[in-house]
Amino acid sequence: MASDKIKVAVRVRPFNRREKDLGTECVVEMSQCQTILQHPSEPDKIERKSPKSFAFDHCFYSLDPSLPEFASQEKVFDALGRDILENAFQGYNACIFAYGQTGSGKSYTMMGSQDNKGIIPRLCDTLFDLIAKQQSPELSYKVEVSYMEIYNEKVHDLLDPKANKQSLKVREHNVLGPYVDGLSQLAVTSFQVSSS
Ligand SMILES: Nc1ncnc2c1ncn2[C@@H]1O[C@H](COP(=O)(O)OP(=O)(O)OP(=O)(O)O)[C@@H](O)[C@H]1O
Repeated sequence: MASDKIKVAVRVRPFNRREKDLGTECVVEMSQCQTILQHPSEPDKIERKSPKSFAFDHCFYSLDPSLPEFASQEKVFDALGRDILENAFQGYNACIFAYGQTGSGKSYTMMGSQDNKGIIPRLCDTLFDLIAKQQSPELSYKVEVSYMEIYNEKVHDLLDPKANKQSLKVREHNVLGPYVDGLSQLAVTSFQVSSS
């Protein structure tokens, strides 16, 4: 597949308390689209083994907000989220997923926190902003949302509290491909949480 169809980004998160307490050394350097991994220094050796360099579409260095190269949630969204929406508005299917070991920052990057929103809330905000700005009388929009969890090989519908304990089956449609049978798909008109 052509590389302009798939973009791969890598992000470095700040050290957590435990890593700081252990005096952990940062062995990752980033320079534009290159991620350079140094071998950890060894006290009894003067020379380090040579570093390894890897190329990605984006390298986000979020170790320390005081550094000029610090990649904020906004910077990550501008680099990844805006293109996804643009492609979706042109009628293409789009997908974004986070991959990494536990505690590496997947949820932080995708969801973030109330005062430091990640990609998903920013995508939703921008999606409805773009719809509101569309002026063509020939266009109408319908937004639907599903939300599921796959845990221990079991699929749960997170928008149907009654189905909480019951797991859903993954089936294959001969034209549309794999789908989750019975997953709720709700029509939404805004990103605001309803007060009722
Ligand atoms: N870029 C970041 N800036 C600040 N804090 C971060 C960043 N990335 C991760 N963290 C913090 O690191 C911790 C672990 O991150 P997170 O929960 O997102 O990891 P995860 O990959 O989703 O883990 P798991 O797979 O266990 O769910 C959290 O306390 C989170 O707030």
